[in-house]
Amino acid sequence: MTTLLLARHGLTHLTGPVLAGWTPGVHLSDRGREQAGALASRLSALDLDAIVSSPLERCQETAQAVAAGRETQVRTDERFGECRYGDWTGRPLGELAEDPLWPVVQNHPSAVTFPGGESLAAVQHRAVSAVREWNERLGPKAVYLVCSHGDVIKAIVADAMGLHLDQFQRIAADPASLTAIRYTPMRPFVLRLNDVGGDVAGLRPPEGTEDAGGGENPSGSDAAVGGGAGTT
Ligand SMILES: O=C(O)[C@H](O)COP(=O)(O)O
Repeated sequence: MTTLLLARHGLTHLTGPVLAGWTPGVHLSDRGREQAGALASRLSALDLDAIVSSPLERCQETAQAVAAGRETQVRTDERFGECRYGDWTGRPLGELAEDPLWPVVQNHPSAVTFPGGESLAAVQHRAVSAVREWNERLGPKAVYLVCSHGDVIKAIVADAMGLHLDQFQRIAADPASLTAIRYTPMRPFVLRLNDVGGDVAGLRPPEGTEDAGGGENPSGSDAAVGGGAGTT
């Protein structure tokens, strides 16, 4: 029963309005560093058998905040890296929402290959394969942290819940959120999902019109592609 803790990185100046993807040099913002520090404090009660991170700076910095003061070093696994969004990389979400591929990303993500990039099915396959391998390597008593990205975490959760990838937009993974999955031989248990701590303020309905959810969610029903900026 290996316990996997999935943390999404903290906020960056691009998180939400722009699809950063594998753009280099995207660091945590001041708020993102605060979120990473708060996540580290929340996790301080737990011994971690490994801390694994996507190679991208925003995840490495979040993982380093959790590793600070521990003997566990951050290990990098590219398979937890962000989806390669190809030509969509670096573009504003508001603009991407006009692209003919957007409704497919929303409604039939298993069919999506980003132009010049990766398919979401391939992202799920590499990330879930990595989880299985780390579970095997660390063993049934281990508790370990993986710091990754919105779509990657959502894809891992969908697998754990036995949901087809086409349902993965129903799952949320906010910046610096914690999701916990315990893998047993017969089934994974999703113990926590998108846990951002004790403050319930983020559960208030979004500001604005009844339906519109803002720039990253033009219709109010659309998922924030990549995971969005969250509410904290
Ligand atoms: O900017 C991105 O790549 C996506 O919007 C969100 O993914 P993230 O979890 O890396 O912020």
